[in-house]
Amino acid sequence: MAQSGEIVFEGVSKSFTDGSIPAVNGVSFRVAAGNMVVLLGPSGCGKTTLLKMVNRLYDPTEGKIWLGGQEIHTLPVNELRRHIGYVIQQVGLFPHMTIRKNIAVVPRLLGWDDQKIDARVEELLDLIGLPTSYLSRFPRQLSGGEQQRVGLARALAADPSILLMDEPFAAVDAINRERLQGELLGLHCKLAKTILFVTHDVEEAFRLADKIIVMRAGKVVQYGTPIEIVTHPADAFVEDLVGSNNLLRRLSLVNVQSILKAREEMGIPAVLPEADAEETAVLRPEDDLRSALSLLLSSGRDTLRVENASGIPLGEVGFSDLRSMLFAAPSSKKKNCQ
Ligand SMILES: Nc1ncnc2c1ncn2[C@@H]1O[C@H](COP(=O)(O)OP(=O)(O)OP(=O)(O)O)[C@@H](O)[C@H]1O
Repeated sequence: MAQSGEIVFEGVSKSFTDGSIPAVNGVSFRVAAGNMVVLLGPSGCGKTTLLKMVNRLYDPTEGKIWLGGQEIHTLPVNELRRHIGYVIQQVGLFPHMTIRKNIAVVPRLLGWDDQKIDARVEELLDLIGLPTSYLSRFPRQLSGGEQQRVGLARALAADPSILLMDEPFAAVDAINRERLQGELLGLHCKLAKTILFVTHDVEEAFRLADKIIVMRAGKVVQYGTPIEIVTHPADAFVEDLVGSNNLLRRLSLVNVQSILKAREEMGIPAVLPEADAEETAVLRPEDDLRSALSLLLSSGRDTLRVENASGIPLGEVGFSDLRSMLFAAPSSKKKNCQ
């Protein structure tokens, strides 16, 4: 199988019983290699069914799925799954195995030698930020969040090009969930895997996603970047789901100055772009972020210069700042990958 992590769905449907309305209904989309795409939608809309067709836990009733340019049914299922990590809400660690053995399950199945397995397990433990003393523990001796990290390490063990994550943080408390989301963003920056992530938590979707697939009753109703979905919801259902009105209201409560101030407080030096006499799209510190968003969209630029009334440049503000203000996105978000 090609190593590229591109995922393509073409006219894919899945019915569980003859004649019933398909759980996934005529879905087509493409996920570029290295993107984190979140499937968002209400309970029962088909997110998990869609995900499980990627690693062939379910087979489509109609349509085709390609991974890295190869149609998935042209591969033996074990070979296919070797390139796909799978993380689920229930974690699924083997309770009678130590953490070392749990992480090593797939490399062992692949017949790696002990030395290579040990090196990989320790590398992964470091990656997920747990001490090596945990290797001899059993899953019950770890917190829910720690178990979820080990589940992620296990999914990454054979270096798959694609990760499928089905509500992995849903059973974790709010504080740990936010921490895990931040860690996942950091890992995504570092490893550049293609990730399909299922959630029905809108805030989680907006924090994590490069792009969001909004599903309803088995169909894709919108596929776009978070900012596109908030600003141009495809219909009233999407608008309600993501609370577009509410978000715009939130944007109108914050001004450009507060972004510059927050940066200053974090010790981030201001970028002072050269003044450009031709440029008419310029922000003022007192502009609210709703107006800033309109100006960014109409100017077709990712960032705009901020000037005070005397024309003195104060810095730059862009889409990523608006997004951070809206969703308090962890600073390791992909856009900020160093
Ligand atoms: N194995 C199955 N047999 C029969 N019907 C199923 C099966 N799995 C899912 N379904 C049905 O398919 C539809 C989609 O289910 P799916 O689990 O994909 O939804 P979901 O969006 O992931 O929901 P949730 O957010 O609640 O997990 C539902 O109506 C469900 O009852």
